Amino acid sequence: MNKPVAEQQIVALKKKLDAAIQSRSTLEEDFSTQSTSLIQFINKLSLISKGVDLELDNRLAQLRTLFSKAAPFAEIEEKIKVINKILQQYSITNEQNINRIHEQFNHSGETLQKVNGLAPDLRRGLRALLKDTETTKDALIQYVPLLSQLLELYGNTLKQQTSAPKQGLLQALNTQSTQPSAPKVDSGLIEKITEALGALNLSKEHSSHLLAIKKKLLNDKSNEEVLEHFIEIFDLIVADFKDEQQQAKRFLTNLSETLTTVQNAVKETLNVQQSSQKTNDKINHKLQKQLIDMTGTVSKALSLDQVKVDINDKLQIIAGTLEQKAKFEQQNQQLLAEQLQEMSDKVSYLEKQSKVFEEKLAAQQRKSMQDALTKLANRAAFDDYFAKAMVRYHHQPYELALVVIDIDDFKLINDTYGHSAGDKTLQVIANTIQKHSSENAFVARYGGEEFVIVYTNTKSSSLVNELNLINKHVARLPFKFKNNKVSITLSMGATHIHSEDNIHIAFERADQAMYQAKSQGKNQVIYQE
Ligand SMILES: Nc1nc2c(ncn2[C@@H]2O[C@H](COP(=O)(O)OP(=O)(O)OP(=O)(O)O)[C@@H](O)[C@H]2O)c(=O)[nH]1
Repeated sequence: MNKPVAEQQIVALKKKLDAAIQSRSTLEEDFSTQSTSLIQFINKLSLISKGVDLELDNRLAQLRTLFSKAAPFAEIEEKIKVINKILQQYSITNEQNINRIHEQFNHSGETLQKVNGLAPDLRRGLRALLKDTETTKDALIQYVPLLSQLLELYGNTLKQQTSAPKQGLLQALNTQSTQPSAPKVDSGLIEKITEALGALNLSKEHSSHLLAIKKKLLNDKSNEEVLEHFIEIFDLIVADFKDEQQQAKRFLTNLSETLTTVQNAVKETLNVQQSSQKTNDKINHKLQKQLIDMTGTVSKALSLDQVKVDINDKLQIIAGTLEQKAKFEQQNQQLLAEQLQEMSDKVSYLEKQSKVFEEKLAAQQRKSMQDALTKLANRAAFDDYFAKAMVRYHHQPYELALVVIDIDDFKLINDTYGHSAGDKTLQVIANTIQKHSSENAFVARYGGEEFVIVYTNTKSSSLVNELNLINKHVARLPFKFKNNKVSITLSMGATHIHSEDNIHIAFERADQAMYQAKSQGKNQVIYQE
């Protein structure tokens, strides 16, 4: 009568044990999925931070390796701690750089403050600007070196004006109340500054504002107006700078928070695992003892009936212990599952953020390789492209050619019809060169009114034909300024790369050929062997 009960209980217990084993293995699978997504996340993180800090790159690579070979949690935790420290260190360095830039900014502002005869509203505006920037001490952004260059240029010009008080900006400011017609601001300075502004990579919103100020700068010629526009530009750059640093700061804070969460979760998992191991050991020990007890009961029993009764009692106890074990396993699993969920939520949130940041960086990268006015590749993009083409050439020679192009008498366009007309002309010419260059030609604006083209796999005869054709297309462009039809031409110098060339020698030869075209009457192509 007792035997079937005992058998039933053993079957039921076995089922419970199987269920516990099954859910444990599901949990392990979940854990492995989470680890994979964590590795992917760390991969992305590595891509984003690549190049920012060599040590951070290395540490993230080590963390990736640890995850991929399922290293013990304690080791991973140790690595995360180190990465966290580097991130903290990185924010400190960042802050130091910002302080330096701010010092330069304030120095330039103070130099400007020393100028005699500044109009009271300008002085007020300048004071407010300096007060505003004095307190800012946050992250570094790409265009900061440009900003510092711009400020330096402005500071130098002011100094120069102080030592030559007979002309220019300062004289105009000092004498503006007594002189009915103030002398005009040095247009070369404005041109230089507007050119430098073209290289600034501001956000979309600030770029259109900057464009509007640039236009005003070129039209308004009074010293007071020009100075006001400079201050407006400073304001704009500072505003953009603040937006950018806020974004970078938010990202770094989130990154640091997520790493701390992951670090804590790993630590807690480690603790839970250790303590659950202890509890499990205890229960197993208890079970073992109960089983030994049961064996002892059988050997000591005097009759079969007594054996049945005793075994039934012991089985009840073992069933209780197993139930306790199953319950414990269940709680343990739930805790782990919750932790994993928390970790995965944080990671996916940060993943989304990284994506936004990654796209932003890619957009900035694209922008930093593009000329803002003509939308052609810029000088940096050309340097990069040509250097790579030269490396390929020296590895295995091919028909690699370089062309330097300069617009003829461009200064005349600027001087006669204004800088805005000059800008428009540059855009149309750039567009025409690009449109009529063959597919294997890489066209870039080298700077000012100079362009360069790199040709791959084009022989000299077809190269010269194509360049002559481009020049014809440009000469036929129907430019009309102030009701005057104007024809614009190009001078071009072209050459193929030789085995003994380096970048500078090759460029020099093409440039010399271009100058020869200029000296031989302009509007022509000179090919130099
Ligand atoms: N509008 C405008 N002008 C620019 C820009 N960059 C350079 N320039 C002007 O291009 C002109 C170049 O003049 P120069 O180098 O004297 O040469 P040029 O008048 O073309 O004479 P040649 O080269 O001898 O044919 C200068 O007036 C510069 O200010 C720009 O981005 N926009």
